[in-house]
Amino acid sequence: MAVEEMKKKIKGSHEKAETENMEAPSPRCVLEIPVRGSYSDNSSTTSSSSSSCSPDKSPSPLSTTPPNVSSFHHHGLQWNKMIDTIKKKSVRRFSVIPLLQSYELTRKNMRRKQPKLSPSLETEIDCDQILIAKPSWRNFTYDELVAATDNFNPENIIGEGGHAEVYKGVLPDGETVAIKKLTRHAKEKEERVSDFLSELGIIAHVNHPNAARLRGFSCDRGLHFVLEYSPHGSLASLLFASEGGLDWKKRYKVALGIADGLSYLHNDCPRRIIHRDIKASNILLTQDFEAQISDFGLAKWLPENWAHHIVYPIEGTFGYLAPEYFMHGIVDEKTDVFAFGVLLLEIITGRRAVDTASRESIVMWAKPLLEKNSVREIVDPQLGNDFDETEMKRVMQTASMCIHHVAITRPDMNRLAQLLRGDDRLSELQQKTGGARSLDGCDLQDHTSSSYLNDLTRHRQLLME
Ligand SMILES: Nc1ncnc2c1ncn2[C@@H]1O[C@H](COP(=O)(O)OP(=O)(O)OP(=O)(O)O)[C@@H](O)[C@H]1O
Repeated sequence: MAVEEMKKKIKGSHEKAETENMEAPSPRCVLEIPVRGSYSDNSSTTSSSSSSCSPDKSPSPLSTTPPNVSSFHHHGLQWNKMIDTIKKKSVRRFSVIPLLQSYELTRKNMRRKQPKLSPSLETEIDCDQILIAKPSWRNFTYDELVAATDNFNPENIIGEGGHAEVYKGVLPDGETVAIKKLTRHAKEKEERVSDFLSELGIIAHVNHPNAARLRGFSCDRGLHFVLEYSPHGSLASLLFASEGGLDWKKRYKVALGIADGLSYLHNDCPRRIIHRDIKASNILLTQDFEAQISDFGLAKWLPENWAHHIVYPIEGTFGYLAPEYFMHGIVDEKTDVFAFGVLLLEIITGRRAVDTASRESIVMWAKPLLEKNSVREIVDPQLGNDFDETEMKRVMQTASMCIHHVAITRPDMNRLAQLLRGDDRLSELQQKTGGARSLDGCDLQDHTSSSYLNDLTRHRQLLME
């Protein structure tokens, strides 16, 4: 099929999928397992305590009473109350449709096609209740943000994502901040507000050195997050820089930090949070090169008694998506574990999740080399010999476990963080139990020759149907 013809077909199927999604709870719910959970947060999702869903039994997206309210932090209760005021569910629109055009596509590309509105048409919402959710947050006026950023001077732009422009700003007390101005304007007003509140709701529960911190927000003439400023920008900007780059010591520290941050989100946070968009551009670096997980725009919280969510549409960044997620919309901690594995591979190799020129996935490229335990062939040439071989092998082994095709075989973040630090006892245990196969040939066989490739092919076929 000619490329142009194919693109037209893809576009058509995209529009169809979006329309259908307004009625169908989850066209990707292909497995036949009953739903136990009855709570749905603000996305088009279903859940299961075992392993699948049935569209007929999908909970109402507007039913917002959690099954175990008493277990939540008191701020969470207040937050739930506030969220209850938002009547429309959030249906995020990252599409995987443009995959055939470019593997580098993220939510960013969707936004570029969307017209911008003037600030006067921006949503205005009552922010008073947000103050209740987190008393330490400041509610900034638009004029304060204008003053901090020199009237949103383009020269102060320090980053641009699929949903936002990020400006460097200076507050009157001299503190430098990052002001994230949400720019995704094609959505309905209520949906934008719902997304904003949902992201704030997640961040309100997060308090860890390896997660980005919020100083405040603004709903005055637009939706803004005011974050602590990360002077080294994102991991992506350093890792993929043609010069400079990151030495191994820093890379290893960053890997440990991300592992700790994710372990916290999954296990120790007042809510069980799945980030869903772990990638190099969403890892910020502090002055001391401490990793901070940022951008909770796609994050989900899972009630304790749910094994996983099933979500539609699939959102995230291609190259980091776990097979069970992009095939079936299954979201749980292992979704982040897979993405973390891809991120580790990027840290080791200096390659991107999907090579821009060859379109080869780093997972496919690295699997045979991990199998051979071939340090020299896999390590970023920029590092030369300047790395600790034991640490490198540890990171390789950990990455290998994370990208296992079978979700249940991937260790959880707690164990992975220990493993990265060289907990040999744990490593031995895993080898004995086979609980986390790392470099075995069976894994390689599964991933390279059959299942993963089949899944990828099926994934593309779905887009073409
Ligand atoms: N606190 C910060 N300090 C410094 N730079 C930042 C900060 N927050 C964001 N940035 C920069 O802005 C970029 C875009 O930010 P972010 O990922 O939050 O936007 P987004 O629109 O949600 O992105 P995505 O494409 O993942 O949806 C980051 O990759 C980073 O380079």
